[in-house]
Amino acid sequence: MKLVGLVGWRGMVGSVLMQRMQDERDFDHIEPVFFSTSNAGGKAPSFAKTATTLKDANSIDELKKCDIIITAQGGDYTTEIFPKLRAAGWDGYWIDAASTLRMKDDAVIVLDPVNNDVIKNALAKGVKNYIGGNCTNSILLMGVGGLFKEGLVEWVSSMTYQAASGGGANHMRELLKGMGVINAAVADELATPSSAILDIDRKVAKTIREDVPTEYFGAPLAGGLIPWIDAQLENGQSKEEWKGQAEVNKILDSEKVIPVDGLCVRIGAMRCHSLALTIKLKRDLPLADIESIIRSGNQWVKWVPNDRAITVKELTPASITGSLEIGVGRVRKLNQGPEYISAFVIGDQLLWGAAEPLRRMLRIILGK
Ligand SMILES: NC(=O)C1=CN([C@@H]2O[C@H](COP(=O)(O)OP(=O)(O)OC[C@H]3O[C@@H](n4cnc5c(N)ncnc54)[C@H](OP(=O)(O)O)[C@@H]3O)[C@@H](O)[C@H]2O)C=CC1
Ligand SMILES: N[C@@H](CC(=O)OP(=O)(O)O)C(=O)O
Repeated sequence: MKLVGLVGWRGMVGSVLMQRMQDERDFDHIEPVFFSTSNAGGKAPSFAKTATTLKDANSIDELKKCDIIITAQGGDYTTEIFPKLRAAGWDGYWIDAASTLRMKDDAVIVLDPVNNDVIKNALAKGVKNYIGGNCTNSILLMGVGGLFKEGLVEWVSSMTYQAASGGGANHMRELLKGMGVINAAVADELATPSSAILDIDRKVAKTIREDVPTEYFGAPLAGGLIPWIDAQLENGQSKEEWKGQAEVNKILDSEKVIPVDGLCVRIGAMRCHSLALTIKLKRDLPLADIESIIRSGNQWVKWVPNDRAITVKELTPASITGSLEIGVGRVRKLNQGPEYISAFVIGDQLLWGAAEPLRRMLRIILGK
């Protein structure tokens, strides 16, 4: 059995990955070795097949013993360890959640329900680095990948609504703390039905400005939104926005660049990212054909008819969170013309957006 090193397994993405690997019995097919950057020599987790100790995730000698390494430890770890490991002659497969290596020529961005052919070609050519995509882009392509596969997309405008989990565990906590602070500020008024709503609103606005914690997000998220995610680039895009076109086209291995752009916005959802898309199709197609092409993209597409009652029940974080389904709805023709359609895509960003493509890549390498 292949020796598979697991780094970053107890972090937020890593924990979701470990759960999925247990659910799908991936451990039946590997000999796992658990690593830690902080607790080498400590006990490996209870789901390890045999009672073992944690290896030092900074030890090139220990890492070198693995046939395959999966890491969700983060970009700093990849930046430091990966080059040293390769320089030491390690020729194993590196599967990574971090963005560090995504755009490198010797790396493939993995999302096999969408780019299985690209992955298979790369494996045949001996490529050894397989990197999970940015969560927003993976969800976009899991949702409307069928349209791309059919070569129907001229361009996409992608306006996002991204959950707190994209920042990490501390960001999720900060969102919840902020919600509590706001609620506490007007708890008495809320308990009094006759209290004036504009008085409540004034108090809430003051609380959001002055008391909601901002340590991690840098601005109050609870009761609001933040229209910027990740670093600022010179061209006015945020780095998250830049990733849209760069990664989507790399995942698809497009011959001609398909323009993908729009604004990325952080909202107060816990772990579901959503995207409001405007898609310019290359030709006018009946809505029924568009529906069947989107549905045929992959088995996880959850088609939601453009109907108010169904949409507000099925196309929401409350409905999608914790599941592998990718909701696709609000699909209709726009006033701009018959080739212009809207779509709202929503997915759990810790599953398809982070953990799931990694464990599926492991299975592809193992041929199981
Ligand atoms: N968050 C997201 O939505 C996405 C993240 N990614 C990538 O995945 C990487 C990891 O992200 P994320 O999982 O959010 O990072 P976390 O901060 O949750 O975990 C990273 C590491 O922090 C260490 N750690 C320190 N304290 C704790 C603690 N109390 N509980 C758990 N772990 C702790 C662990 O390393 P150790 O056991 O060695 O101490 C862990 O592996 C990111 O840097 C990014 O590159 C990719 C896609 C989406
Ligand atoms: N930047 C994403 C999460 C993430 O980790 O993205 P990436 O894997 O591209 O660094 C978000 O904040 O929602």
